Amino acid sequence: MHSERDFIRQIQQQARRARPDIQLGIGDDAAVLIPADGRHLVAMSDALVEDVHFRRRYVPAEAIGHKALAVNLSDCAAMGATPRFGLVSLALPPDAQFMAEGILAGLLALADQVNVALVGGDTSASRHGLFIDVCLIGDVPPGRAVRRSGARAGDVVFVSGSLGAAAAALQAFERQRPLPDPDARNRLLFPEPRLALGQYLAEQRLATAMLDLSDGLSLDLARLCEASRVGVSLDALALPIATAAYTVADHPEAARQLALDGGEDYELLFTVPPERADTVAALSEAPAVGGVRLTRIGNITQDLELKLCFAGETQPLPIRGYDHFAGPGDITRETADNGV
Ligand SMILES: Nc1ncnc2c1ncn2[C@@H]1O[C@H](COP(=O)(O)OP(=O)(O)O)[C@@H](O)[C@H]1O
Ligand SMILES: Cc1ncc(C[n+]2csc(CCOP(=O)(O)OP(=O)(O)O)c2C)c(N)n1
Ligand SMILES: [Mg+2]
Repeated sequence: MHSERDFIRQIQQQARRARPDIQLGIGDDAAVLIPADGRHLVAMSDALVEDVHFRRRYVPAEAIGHKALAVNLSDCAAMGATPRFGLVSLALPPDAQFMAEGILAGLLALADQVNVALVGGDTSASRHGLFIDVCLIGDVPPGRAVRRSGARAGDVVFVSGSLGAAAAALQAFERQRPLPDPDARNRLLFPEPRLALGQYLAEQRLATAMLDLSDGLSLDLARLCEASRVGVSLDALALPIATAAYTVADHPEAARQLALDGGEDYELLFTVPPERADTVAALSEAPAVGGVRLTRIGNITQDLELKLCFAGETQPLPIRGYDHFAGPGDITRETADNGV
């Protein structure tokens, strides 16, 4: 590849898909898209920034492209929506220009899997670090988007998959230690958005509130509770802690901390009315939800407290997830909290 123009032409060729919902794709000043009849649009964007979200030292180009789209698909899943169109903005420093093709390949491979069409974006030079932002547009039947604010006292809290594997892999990479297992590496570098689960819960009206776990269960659960104006009693012993978290942690309590605060799990956290909880529990690992495990991890309470329960003993839930504005030492601070 020789110039910005060559790269854009390459994107145009590789992303070209004949679809009835695209009147005009990449190549003009904007794309012209046709919304599906009777559905509402959902729109979101999420960026990955070098040395904040990834390091070039251990994250391959394909993973950067995959993850930039995956984190947006995860937000889309958390709304119960179907993703349709993506736009990607990429800023590359001179010594990373060779990665452009790999980033695009990783992004397009996932886009194909989930039937998302790449319809635009922007390409820029960068003086300081690699940056990628994806904007995703999807749709949902009117009134079916699942918000963070619908949890009610008595609802049962569920989480998909397992927690702490991505944080365990991050810790291993950062400390230049052997990786706990190849699965943990994939959980950090190639997260799999829980689209089938999110859409199923929305379609069947099973979830009263839902969000995806990016910043750590403790912080994201606190956000759900705040939006719903409720509290929660979280069962520490029920948490589906990934085996990788035990492998990298020095003791079981440190593994639990990776699961509670580590972040980047990209699992779905959702609440279910008590009378539907058995129905949801029975869906664990079912094809309808994409084969993902579903675990009950607590109950929504009327009071606004966030509690962590260990077999009868209760303490306030410490909120230690990821905050971008926690100061320049945030990653280091995470070092202190999570042992990264
Ligand atoms: N710079 C911004 N401009 C406009 N809206 C923003 C900005 N940053 C975040 N938001 C909005 O704030 C809400 C919460 O954002 P965030 O915590 O990043 O959500 P998530 O963890 O789901 O990605 C979202 O609705 C998001 O669109
Ligand atoms: C080099 C490096 N340091 C730290 C992390 C950990 N980390 C970075 S951002 C983040 C939180 C999730 O990202 P964010 O941009 O907050 O996603 P959003 O909440 O907007 O979906 C975590 C745990 C990492 N992946 N790589
Ligand atoms: Mg965040």
